[in-house]
Amino acid sequence: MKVINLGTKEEACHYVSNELLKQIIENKNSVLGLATGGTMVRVYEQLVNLIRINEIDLSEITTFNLDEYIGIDYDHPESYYTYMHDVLFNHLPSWNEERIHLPNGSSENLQEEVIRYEKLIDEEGPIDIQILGIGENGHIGFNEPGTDFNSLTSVVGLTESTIEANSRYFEAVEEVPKEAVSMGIKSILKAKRIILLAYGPKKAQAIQKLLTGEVTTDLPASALYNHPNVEIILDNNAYLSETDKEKLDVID
Ligand SMILES: N[C@@H]1[C@@H](O)[C@H](O)[C@@H](COP(=O)(O)O)O[C@@H]1O
Repeated sequence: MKVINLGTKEEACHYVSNELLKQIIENKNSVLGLATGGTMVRVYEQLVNLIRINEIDLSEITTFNLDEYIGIDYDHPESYYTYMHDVLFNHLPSWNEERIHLPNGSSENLQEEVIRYEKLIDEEGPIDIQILGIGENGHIGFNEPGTDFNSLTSVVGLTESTIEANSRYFEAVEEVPKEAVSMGIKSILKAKRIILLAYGPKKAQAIQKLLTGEVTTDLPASALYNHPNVEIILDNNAYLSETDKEKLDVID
C-alpha cells in the first residue's frame, strides 16, 4: 500500500482525476470503478475539464458505481444515479449510457439485482481503476464495520453513524435511506488498481486507524491491505503528523 499526502484537497483530487484521465487515454476501452460522496465532487469537476481540454471520446469506456440507496427512486435528487449524472455524466456528451452501470436500488427483486450486478462486473471487468472514498467509520462503498471481507454485491444496512454523516445531503436525518445495494469488499478487491481518496479533518480518525496497519473487519478499509496495488491519497488534514496523533489520543 502506498500512502501519499499531497498537502491540499485540490492537489489530492487532481492526482485522482489525472490518473483516471491517463487510464482513459491509455485504453479507450477502460473499465472505471466510480464512487460518490462529497469527496469525489471536485475529482469529477477536474476530470470533466481535462476530458474537454483533451477532446477525449468516452464512448467505449465502461463504468461501475460502488453503490446505490434503497428506498428512493433513481431520479431522487440524492440518489447516486442523480449525483453521477449531475456531477459527471451529463457534462460530457460522449459517455455511452449503456456502458454506465449503477446498482438499481429500486429493483423489485433485489436478490436478483445483486447477482446481476456482480455478474456484470465479472463479465465486463476487471475494473482497471477503482476509486474509493472512506466513511468516517472506515467504510468503503457502503460496507460497514463488521462486513465479511469475502462479501460480494449485496443489500446492506447503514449504521447510525453513516446515516448521521450522510444526513447533510438530505433535508432531515429521517429522510436518509437505511439500506443500500453495495459492491462487496471482495467485489472491490477484484479491481486491478485501487485509489482511495480522503481529505479533511473528519476523515483523520479513520485514516489514522487504517495506517496502524491492523487488518480487521472493524475497519472495512483495512481489507485494502490484502490487495497488491493500492494508493491512499491524502491532504494535510486527513494525514496526521505525530503531534496531531497525540492530540487525537487526548480527544479519544
Ligand atoms: N457510500 C458512500 C461512500 O462511497 C463514500 O466514500 C463515503 C464518504 O462520503 P463523503 O465523501 O461525502 O464524506 O460515504 C458514502 O456513504
